Amino acid sequence: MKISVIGTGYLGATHAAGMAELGFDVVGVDVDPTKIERLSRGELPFHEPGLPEIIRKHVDSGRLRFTTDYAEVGAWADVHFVGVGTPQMPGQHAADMKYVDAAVLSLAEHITRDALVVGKSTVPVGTARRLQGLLREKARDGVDISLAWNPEFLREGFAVKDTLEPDRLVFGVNSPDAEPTLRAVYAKILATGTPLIVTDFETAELVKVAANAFLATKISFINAFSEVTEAVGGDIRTLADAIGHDTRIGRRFLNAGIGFGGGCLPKDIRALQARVSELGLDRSMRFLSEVDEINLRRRERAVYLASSMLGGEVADLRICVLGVAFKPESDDVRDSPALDVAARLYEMGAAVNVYDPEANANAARRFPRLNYVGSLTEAAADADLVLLLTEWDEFKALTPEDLAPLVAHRRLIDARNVVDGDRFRDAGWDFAALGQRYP
Ligand SMILES: NC(=O)C1=CN([C@@H]2O[C@H](COP(=O)(O)OP(=O)(O)OC[C@H]3O[C@@H](n4cnc5c(N)ncnc54)[C@H](O)[C@@H]3O)[C@@H](O)[C@H]2O)C=CC1
Ligand SMILES: O=C(O)[C@H]1O[C@H](OP(=O)(O)OP(=O)(O)OC[C@H]2O[C@@H](n3ccc(=O)[nH]c3=O)[C@H](O)[C@@H]2O)[C@H](O)[C@@H](O)[C@@H]1O
Repeated sequence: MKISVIGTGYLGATHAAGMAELGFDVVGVDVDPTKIERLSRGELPFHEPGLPEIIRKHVDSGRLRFTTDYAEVGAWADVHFVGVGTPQMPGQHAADMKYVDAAVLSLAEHITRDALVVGKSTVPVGTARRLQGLLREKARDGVDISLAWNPEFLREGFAVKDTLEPDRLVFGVNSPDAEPTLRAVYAKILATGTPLIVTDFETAELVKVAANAFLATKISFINAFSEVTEAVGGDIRTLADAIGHDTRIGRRFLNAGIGFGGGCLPKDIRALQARVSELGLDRSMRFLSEVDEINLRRRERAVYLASSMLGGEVADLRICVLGVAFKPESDDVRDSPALDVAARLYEMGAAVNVYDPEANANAARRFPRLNYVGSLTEAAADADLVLLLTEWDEFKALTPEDLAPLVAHRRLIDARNVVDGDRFRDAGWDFAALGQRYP
């Protein structure tokens, strides 16, 4: 079976490599020629542990190719996965569907043999049914194009593992040939006992956004309790551990801090609210606006703590920011809480030194005015305050002894609850963490 993957970003590049790893001949397609050139040389244009090795291996073996040419794959592939972006529309909550629509229209125009198009992008419910109509209308005469929806649940930083060993597979189908074709594509993964849910289009689309909405809610749930422990005292980490022991609740995704960001959770909960609103069901997802607000208040709290620690005025003071990626093991700064906090402190007049092991370049493109440096040592030099914003291992391991010789003043805010605060306090540091009372 020959497979194309349309869109070679975080999702598409990983999926294309994963399909090659499963033994298929794969072509990745993108409208961005620079990305395609780099991928064709076996280079990955973003940071994802383990992925460069697989891409290089399969580019070298010839099993994985990349192109900007839809005509080439339209005449060649049996299955076309669509993994282009669905970002938030500027100034609105709704998802921008123009990339998905353009990709599907290009496929309709260029597919010259019977094929299955499989949507993987995260989309508003109702999209698959709409696209199926579009494909039927626009397909070339005599060419049969079916559609299926197969949402993706991979996490950045674990993308390879999540692709090859997913927790579950979901197939949204409404034509007889789609399920057997998808079963053949995923045969090796299904053979390991991976749960498979075969369902209709709408359920498949909703499973994806429901999963992300649940994860976002779980994070905002613990962060709402952070607001309480910050006021009355108590330890948010112990609280999370204690409720997490209840297997009905579970400890994962209860890490309190500056909240969730990235290219998915924030825009997905907003797009879901926009979609149910369109359907006249505003009330059913109204709680997600509270989830969003709790999340955004965490950033304000981090800025407030920084300002309080510096005596109410940050102007001209030197702040060391450790981490700007939206989470560790990623160079992604889309809707990054860390970059947002760093940028706000800059806007308030602080001199902000930033060090992230992988995300400096992406952050500099989005917010060029911060002072990006290549090491923790440079970032912390003469700092009046250190802010730990993304929990890279390098930062989690920090001790007062590491930092004290570098900084001008011993002040640390742990916005991810990852260091031992008592150790810093005992060493004479002014220390604050999100979810803990300060001072
Ligand atoms: N990043 C992630 O971890 C995950 C993302 N998703 C979903 O997957 C989708 C893609 O997300 P990312 O990969 O993060 O986005 P991305 O922005 O990294 O990649 C999208 C790619 O699509 C390309 N593209 C745009 N229009 C195109 C067209 N007409 N034809 C061919 N290529 C085109 C862009 O040039 C870009 O390379 C989104 O719907 C997202 O919600 C789902 C699960 C995980
Ligand atoms: O739809 C998507 O694109 C993906 O979105 C998330 O994956 P991802 O955005 O890569 O990252 P997560 O690990 O979910 O983290 C999201 C954000 O939540 C934050 N987070 C996570 C966990 C936690 O306990 N606390 C917390 O603040 C992280 O720092 C990060 O900013 C989901 O976990 C994936 O299943 C999904 O496929």
